[in-house]
Amino acid sequence: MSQIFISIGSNIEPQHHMSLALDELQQLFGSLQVSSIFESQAVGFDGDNFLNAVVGCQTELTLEQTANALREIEVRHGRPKNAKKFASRGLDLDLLLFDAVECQQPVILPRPEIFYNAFVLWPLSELAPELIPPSSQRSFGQLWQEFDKTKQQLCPVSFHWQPTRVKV
Ligand SMILES: Nc1ncnc2c1ncn2[C@@H]1O[C@H](COP(=O)(O)OP(=O)(O)OP(=O)(O)O)[C@@H](O)[C@H]1O
Ligand SMILES: Nc1nc2c(c(=O)[nH]1)N=C(CO)CN2
Repeated sequence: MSQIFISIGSNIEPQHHMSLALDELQQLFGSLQVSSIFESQAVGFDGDNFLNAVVGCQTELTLEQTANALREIEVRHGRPKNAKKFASRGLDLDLLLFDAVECQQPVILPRPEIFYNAFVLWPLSELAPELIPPSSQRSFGQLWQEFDKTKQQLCPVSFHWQPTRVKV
């Protein structure tokens, strides 16, 4: 089993897309650890506010299978394969960590955005404050404590997502 963390972002009908993403991820991975949901201004372009969160879960899938499955969920929810980086999106799913794997292919791990986007680091530090990412001396809790919080304002929002009950 591998421990993975995924970031979820949306700024088009974000409540709807966050719920859909959580449903899809639960179907794919089973039990999920879900962070608080945060609202913030779009970073890097002029667009509507985003909702962001991070999910932690375990999987038997390989890294390649996991990356492909996340991509398929994005595409199913309106993300064209050739979407521009700084543009509004219904759903953005990014693999942040796959155990302690460090690689450039098939995706870049750990995802560099972890270290400079508050909307990724804050929720990740909630889920895994003690975890030290590969090639780092600091845990996510320490990294968040030391983060310059004046650059980006984040607001936790109340959001109700009910995990579907799985029949046993
Ligand atoms: N850790 C990762 N998770 C998801 N996609 C990744 C990762 N590393 C590299 N990629 C590659 O990046 C491409 C998507 O671009 P990228 O995710 O960088 O931009 P984006 O999704 O438009 O913006 P964002 O920075 O919000 O994810 C995908 O084709 C994917 O193969
Ligand atoms: N607040 C916020 N801003 C963004 C986000 C995001 O998820 N949240 N994703 C982007 C695409 O890389 C660009 N800008």
